[in-house]
Amino acid sequence: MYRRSIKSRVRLESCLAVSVAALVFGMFAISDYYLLGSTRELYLLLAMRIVVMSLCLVLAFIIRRRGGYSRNVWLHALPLWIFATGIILIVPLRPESLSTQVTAVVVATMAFYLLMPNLLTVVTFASLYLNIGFLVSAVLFAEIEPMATLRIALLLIMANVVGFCALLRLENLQRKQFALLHEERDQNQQLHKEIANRTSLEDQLRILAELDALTGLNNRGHFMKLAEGLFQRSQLDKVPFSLFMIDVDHFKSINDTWGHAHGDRVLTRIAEACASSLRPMDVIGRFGGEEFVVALPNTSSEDAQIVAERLKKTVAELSSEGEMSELCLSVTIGIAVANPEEIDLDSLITRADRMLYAGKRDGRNRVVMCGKGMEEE
Ligand SMILES: Nc1nc2c(ncn2[C@@H]2O[C@H](COP(=O)(O)OP(=O)(O)OP(=O)(O)O)[C@@H](O)[C@H]2O)c(=O)[nH]1
Repeated sequence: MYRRSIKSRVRLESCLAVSVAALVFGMFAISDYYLLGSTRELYLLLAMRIVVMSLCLVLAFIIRRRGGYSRNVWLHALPLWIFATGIILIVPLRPESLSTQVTAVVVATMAFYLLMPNLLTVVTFASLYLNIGFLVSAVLFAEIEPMATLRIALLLIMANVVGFCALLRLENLQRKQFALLHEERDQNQQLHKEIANRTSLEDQLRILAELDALTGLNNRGHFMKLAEGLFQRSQLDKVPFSLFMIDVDHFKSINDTWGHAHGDRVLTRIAEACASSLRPMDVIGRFGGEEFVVALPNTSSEDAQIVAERLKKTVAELSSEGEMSELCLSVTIGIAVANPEEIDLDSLITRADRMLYAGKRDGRNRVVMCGKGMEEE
């Protein structure tokens, strides 16, 4: 994963390193000229430098294009071996400038290790080839003494050890950094998932706490909270406020005849029908059993009467629906309208409840009201 993540960076860095090294290698032709003059060796060196430069520049171009180094490692190794061969070939052509060449080999070794990113094995082999090849070439063509050979060998070993350790350390650090970053990203994703889970859980809990599981209407507790707010606001603004208590008539016989499951469906359908025929500002809740409650802000007794009649008619019309065509559905509705001095929602509910039971007593399927200017029955 780490190798994949740095693929494009490695391509660019390798391409740059090889191009710059090729140019520097070519520029040494100037010092060749000053050292050798117009000799056969100079032309041989020049030809060798041009070949090395051209090959390396072409390879740099290919690396940039398709140097995915997990599949084409050889592509990254090749320029190093070409450079190494070029440097080794200088010895027989310029044996008298060996000390400069030793420095060049040390610098090239360090450059191999430090400028070719994340290719420790490739670099190590290329570097060993350069160093051993150079040493053999120096012994064969520069005729150096055994002591000098040993000194050069030690110097090259040192350069290799330092380069190798530096690159190993760098690679390890980069890998560790990548692993940490990855771990952090994983943890962040986990955290996001956890937050999403909790939010949805909170939503579910809120729904469970506020809504009635069967009908989806506000449950009693949540209805009281909402209605209390609307009631207080209406009293403050001195606008009328009405409240309905709605009870399904003879619901027990529906349960007894058709079963509880069917009874549940009837209740749900009645709840839907009532909720959809109210204004958005009205609040409806299931008060318990087959009893519903509605808070109607900014609704006078005349308007409340009209709305209640409409609800009663809507429920009665449900009897014509396919599944409920066998039933004779009706509701009784008790209405209470708040007095201007009223401060308690509970007393309004009690009055609406009394009107509801008055309606039941008088034969059901009716709307009964009490409130401002009206006497309780
Ligand atoms: N299916 C179903 N039945 C319920 C539910 N809650 C309450 N009930 C039933 O509703 C019936 C209410 O019966 P009662 O209080 O006698 O009232 P009723 O039969 O509607 O008669 P009146 O209200 O006097 O017209 C009871 O049989 C309850 O078991 C519910 O969630 N689902």
